[in-house]
Order: sequence, then C-alpha cells, then structure tokens
Amino acid sequence: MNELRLVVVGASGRMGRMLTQIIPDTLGVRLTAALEQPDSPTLGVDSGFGHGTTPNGVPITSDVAAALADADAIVDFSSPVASVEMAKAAARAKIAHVIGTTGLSQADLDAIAEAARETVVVRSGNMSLGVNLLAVLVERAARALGPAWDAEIVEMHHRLKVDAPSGTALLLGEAAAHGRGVALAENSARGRAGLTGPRRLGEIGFASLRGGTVIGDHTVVFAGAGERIELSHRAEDRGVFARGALAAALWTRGKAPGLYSMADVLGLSGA
Ligand SMILES: NC(=O)C1=CN([C@@H]2O[C@H](COP(=O)(O)OP(=O)(O)OC[C@H]3O[C@@H](n4cnc5c(N)ncnc54)[C@H](OP(=O)(O)O)[C@@H]3O)[C@@H](O)[C@H]2O)C=CC1
Ligand SMILES: O=C(O)C1=N[C@H](C(=O)O)C[C@H](O)C1
Repeated sequence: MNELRLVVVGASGRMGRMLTQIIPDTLGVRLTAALEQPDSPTLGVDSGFGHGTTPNGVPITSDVAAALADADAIVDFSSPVASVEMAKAAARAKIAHVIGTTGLSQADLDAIAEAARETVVVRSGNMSLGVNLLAVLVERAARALGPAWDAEIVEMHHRLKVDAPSGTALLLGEAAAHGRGVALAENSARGRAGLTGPRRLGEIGFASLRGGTVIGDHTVVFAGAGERIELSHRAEDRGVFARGALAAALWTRGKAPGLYSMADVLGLSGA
C-alpha cells in the first residue's frame, strides 16, 4: 500500500515539531506539507529544523490549497480558528482530518461535526493510549460509585498553555458524566471562587494548574465518605500524543465519512 501523504498544521509549534520529528521514523506515512500562519516567521524554513540539523526537504508554507492538493490526511494541532478553517477545507477536498486542537467552543465543535458529514474526522482532546484507557476506567468508576462519590478533575500543564480546562480534563469529565448517565454541561463546576456554598450533589469539578514545563498531568478524584480514589495519568513526552495522532491518520484509510474519537481508533469504544 502507498504511504499516507500527510499535512501537518501548526508545524512550528510544540506538537508540530514533535510530529515532523517522528514522521520519518513511522512506517506508512510521509510528510508532504507543513503548514503555518501566513505571518509566521518560520515560512520557508525546512520543517525538520525543530529537531536538530537534519533537513527533511519540506519547507514550511501557508499555502493550504497547494498542501491539500497532494495529501491523504491532515494532522492538526494548532488553534480553534485554524482547525475550524482546516475542517472546512478538508471536507471540500475529501481529505481525512485528525484534530488534536483543544479549547474549541460549541460553535467550533458544531462546524467540525458538519465537516465530518463530508470526510473522515478524528477529534480527541488527548491522543495518548494511556489517557483514553483512563477515560474507560473513569467511566466505569463513576458508574459503580454513583453521584454520592464527589468527582473532581485536577490538571496541570506548562505555563504557555492558553486554554482551560484542558481538552483532556473535559474528555475525562465527559467519561464521568457518561458513567453516571448525566450531561456534563448541566453538571460541571469550573473555577470555584468566593463564597461558593457547599458542593452541589452530582457536580463534576474542574481545577486547572499552570506552571513550568509540565507536559500534561491529570487526576480524577472520587471522594466518598471517609475514603478517596484517585486515577491519574502523567504524560512524560509529547511523543505519546504525536504517535497517537499518526495512528489515527493511518486508521482513517478506507473509513466512511463521520466524526470519530481516539476510543474508536484504539478499539476502546464500548470497552
Ligand atoms: N489532543 C492532544 O493529544 C493534544 C492536544 N494539544 C493541543 O494542540 C494545540 C497545539 O498545541 P501546541 O503545539 O502545544 O501549541 P503551539 O502554540 O506550540 O503550536 C500551535 C501552532 O499552530 C500555529 N497556527 C496557528 N494558527 C495557524 C494557522 N491558521 N495555520 C497553521 N498554523 C497555525 C501556531 O502559530 P503561531 O504561534 O504563529 O500562532 C503554532 O505554531 C493546543 O490546542 C493544545 O492544547 C497539545 C498536545 C496534545
Ligand atoms: O496544550 C497541551 O500541551 C496539551 N493539551 C491537551 C489538553 O488540553 O488536554 C493534551 C495534553 O494534555 C497536552
């Protein structure tokens, strides 16, 4: 089978650099374009620059049309505005779109769902195997424990992260809500401050810490009367997200248009 021709969006960012580093060592994929914003100072620079001195022959560009003309899939860790634009372009070109970007609004999610009517889209707030397995465990725990055990989600990330709660925290919150058979939107508490009053039964709380170079730590606490369960994941290397995204891109081959998750890619749906 031919190699999957990949476009990386956000190629000069932390995740983009990790992707361009591991693509040459990943069987079945080939980088054909590396996209950045039109005003990026990195335009024209070899996209291999982020990981030492080995050029890969793919210069960074902002020409979306040219990039998509020679591609099978897009791997996108950029910004909400960019990912929604890419989703529309991917739908028009019928190219698979793997979206890792977080901080998406409901309107952004709706636009992505609309694009997924035309092409294969895999979106997840976390592409790692560990976090997606953790979500399965959180759902089971929430189902078994019920709302009498208070669920709180604590996350910590590097000082440069711009959105909160993290996409992963929201994914884990959705898992807990699903386990309880409730909607997260109606049962979440974000950013308590001031005279909050006692905790509301059944709410799922979120707390976000930012500092240093932390790649991504998440803990789901189930606090009961006189005892506590904590389920945690710590990412030690951005490679876990990048490898998951490349596995997702390869998985899209031959799939029907639709919106998929990493649980689908990893075979964890219904686990
Ligand atoms: N789902 C997952 O597993 C993971 C998700 N993420 C998420 O991925 C996103 C990116 O993270 P990270 O790499 O750390 O962030 P960075 O800010 O380091 O990288 C994002 C890159 O995207 C670029 N960009 C912005 N707009 C466009 C555009 N229109 N076209 C092309 N490129 C564009 C930015 O350029 P500029 O700097 O000029 O704005 C930047 O270089 C975040 O939302 C983060 O939360 C991160 C890790 C794992
Ligand atoms: O911005 C990051 O860095 C990360 N973002 C994702 C999130 O919002 O959960 C995934 C990972 O934790 C790193």
